[in-house]
Amino acid sequence: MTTAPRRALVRAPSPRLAQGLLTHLDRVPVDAELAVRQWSDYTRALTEAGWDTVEVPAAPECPDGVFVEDTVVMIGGTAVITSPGADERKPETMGTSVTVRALGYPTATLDAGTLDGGDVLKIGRTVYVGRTLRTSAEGIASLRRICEPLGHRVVAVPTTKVLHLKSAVTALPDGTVIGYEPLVDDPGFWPHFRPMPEEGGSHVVDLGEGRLLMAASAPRSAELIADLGFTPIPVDISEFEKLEGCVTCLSVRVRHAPDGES
Ligand SMILES: NC(=O)NCCC[C@H](N)C(=O)O
Repeated sequence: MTTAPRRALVRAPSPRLAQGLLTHLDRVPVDAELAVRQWSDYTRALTEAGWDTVEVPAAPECPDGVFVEDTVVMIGGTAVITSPGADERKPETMGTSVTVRALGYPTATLDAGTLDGGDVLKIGRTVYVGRTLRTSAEGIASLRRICEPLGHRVVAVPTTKVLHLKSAVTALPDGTVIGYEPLVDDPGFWPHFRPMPEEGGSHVVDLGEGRLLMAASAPRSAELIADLGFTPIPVDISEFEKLEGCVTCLSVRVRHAPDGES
């Protein structure tokens, strides 16, 4: 029995980060050197929590390349290479595809439509997908055709107030969905929804054993998370937040052995 790996795909920030796409935020100055330091701190938090980081080849020509989450969705031991909704970001999937294949993962691609990985929230074997400016109905239907034979159910979630579904909500290890209500289209959609006091408190990365990586910009949310019996691990990602990024965007956790591996 192959033990499940604890690997996290990451990609170094481009020196052109400040030119990244913006949809809901006004552009403000970005400190590229601070961004590199923050990214190093972020990846160190992953490794200190027992995750082996695997670097996707750098893409200096892609300002948003650091947001590697958008290029692939892991469905068990299959890597679904996305079709980013923004044309400028489509070249980013090449390096991710090479990396996951080199790790031995079978890959699948969407046969229609567009989809960003930031729109995909997995809770158990349910795959919630934001229907957003970046993820089309055809992309959702295409992902559904991939997921259902793999035993996963795809549920579409219309999302209009933020860039991606996981810009609005993410899930705690116990299945509770957390989000900053003013930016959640329909909090009542989620059976177990807990409102967070800050926008930056809507996003956690489950590092295992109750440890949750989250943005340092949400201290009151971190207190609430700790009061629920989890261990918040705050990291400062201010330069990435300026580009509508959050803690989930900067990595892809690979938690299952490749499908087909004995
Ligand atoms: N998964 C994510 O939320 N990714 C953030 C992407 C931000 C980037 N500036 C973009 O607009 O595509």
